[in-house]
Amino acid sequence: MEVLHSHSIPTINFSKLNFPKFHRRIRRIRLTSLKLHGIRAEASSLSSSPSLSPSTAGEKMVVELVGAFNELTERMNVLSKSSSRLLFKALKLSIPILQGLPLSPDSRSPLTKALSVALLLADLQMDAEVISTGILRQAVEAGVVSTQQVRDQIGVGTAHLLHESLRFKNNINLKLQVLDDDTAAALRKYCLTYYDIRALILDLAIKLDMMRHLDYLPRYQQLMVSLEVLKIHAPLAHAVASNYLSFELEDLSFRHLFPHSYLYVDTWLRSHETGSKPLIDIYKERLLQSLKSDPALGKMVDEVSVLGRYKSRYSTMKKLLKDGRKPEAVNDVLGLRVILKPKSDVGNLSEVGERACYRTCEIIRSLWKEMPHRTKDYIARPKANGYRSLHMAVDVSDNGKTRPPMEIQIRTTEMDMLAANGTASHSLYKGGLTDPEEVSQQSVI
Ligand SMILES: Nc1nc2c(ncn2[C@@H]2O[C@H](COP(=O)(O)OP(=O)(O)OP(=O)(O)O)[C@@H](O)[C@H]2O)c(=O)[nH]1
Ligand SMILES: Nc1ncnc2c1ncn2[C@@H]1O[C@H](COP(=O)(O)OP(=O)(O)OP(=O)(O)O)[C@@H](O)[C@H]1O
Repeated sequence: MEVLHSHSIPTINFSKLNFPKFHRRIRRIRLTSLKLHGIRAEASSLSSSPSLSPSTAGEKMVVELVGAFNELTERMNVLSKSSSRLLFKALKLSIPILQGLPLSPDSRSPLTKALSVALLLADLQMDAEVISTGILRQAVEAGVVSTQQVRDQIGVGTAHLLHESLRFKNNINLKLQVLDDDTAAALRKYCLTYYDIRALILDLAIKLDMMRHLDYLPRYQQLMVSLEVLKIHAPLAHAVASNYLSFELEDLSFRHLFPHSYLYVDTWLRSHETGSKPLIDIYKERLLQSLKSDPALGKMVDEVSVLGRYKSRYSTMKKLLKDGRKPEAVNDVLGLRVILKPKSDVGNLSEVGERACYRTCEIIRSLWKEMPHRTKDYIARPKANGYRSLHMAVDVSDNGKTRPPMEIQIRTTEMDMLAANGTASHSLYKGGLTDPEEVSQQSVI
């Protein structure tokens, strides 16, 4: 790989830079901690510089590059040699170009925007090709880099994904003239079946980044964008099973569209939080410890996991509106899900799994007060779509402090597979797909 020479880098107005997080990291750069596979040659040119306060534009550019590279790779759980090379090449091409562009209408620099999208994608554990495309798209959309250049300098795979993501964006914009329920559902289905799913996730990340910085737009445009996100992008995020994206997309658009309702739900939810640790994490740990230390359960299962989530403000509001109930009557503002992997050597696997679910229910009753009439046994009586799980709601109020109700779903790994990818999948239940065959295609992708 060629070495970065500072004289090959154009002079840039660095005073326009605006990404403090990276600057903080740059000061702390430790070359030994860099995950730079095969690109130490470039990086070591930095270490040979007498101080870490670079003086020339070229040196500063290298520091920016290493800082961004470091920040991204630290968030990626899997990083091969070829991935790190790809990411490095994309950053090397984009950073000097993006730094030279004027500020965007939302007052951020195009480089800041590109890097926030890239960080989002890295947090979602997307591969290096998607993250690189996320960075390059800013430069391509600004008209300063062409797809051909990306193909020649970065690679065919990245150029193809870039092309696909632009096609996705343009088609969505074209088709977004009418936003009634049927058109929105048809459009979501089209998106899910027609495109490389990674292009879709890239677009969702860009949308989330945009939603986080919507305040600069006139109010009517904020409403238009929010409505589109609520109808198309948030359900798409549900369909590709990204809670991380769907939760925030829903809540940001809800906040713009219905500020008073948002404030009402938000204030109610915040009023229950205490201290620095979120309540849901406290309950999750408590339950996990109790389940792991139960000898009877230990004889039936090899593994126990507990997932926790807050209901989004939007999803909470929908429940309030559905039947006019009060916030405290929404069962699942706090939600835990217990997933049990039954032992294969103590009897019939599904029977052992079911017994383990009922044992878990008893343990939960010993921890918290079960709320009457809220328990649903979809193990004994599966839903028509095949969904199986044991649901209960518990009152976690203590010492006179009231808390929102907490729903606990208990299931085996087999039941969970069906709820995630099968006929009872959440994508069918909530994400806008209608055909189970499509769900299994999505999960393969
Ligand atoms: N994947 C999947 N999840 C489901 C399905 N049915 C229910 N769930 C999950 O279970 C939760 C509670 O469902 P139920 O106990 O049936 O309650 P509900 O009637 O939907 O609503 P409330 O009683 O108002 O909470 C839902 O919010 C989903 O998270 C299904 O068919 N597929
Ligand atoms: N008790 C729970 N524990 C952990 N995750 C949950 C729980 N309930 C729902 N989830 C997950 O949280 C995400 C958001 O779900 P959300 O609360 O918005 O809707 P829902 O509970 O599925 O449906 P509804 O609003 O119709 O009750 C989904 O991925 C869902 O699988």
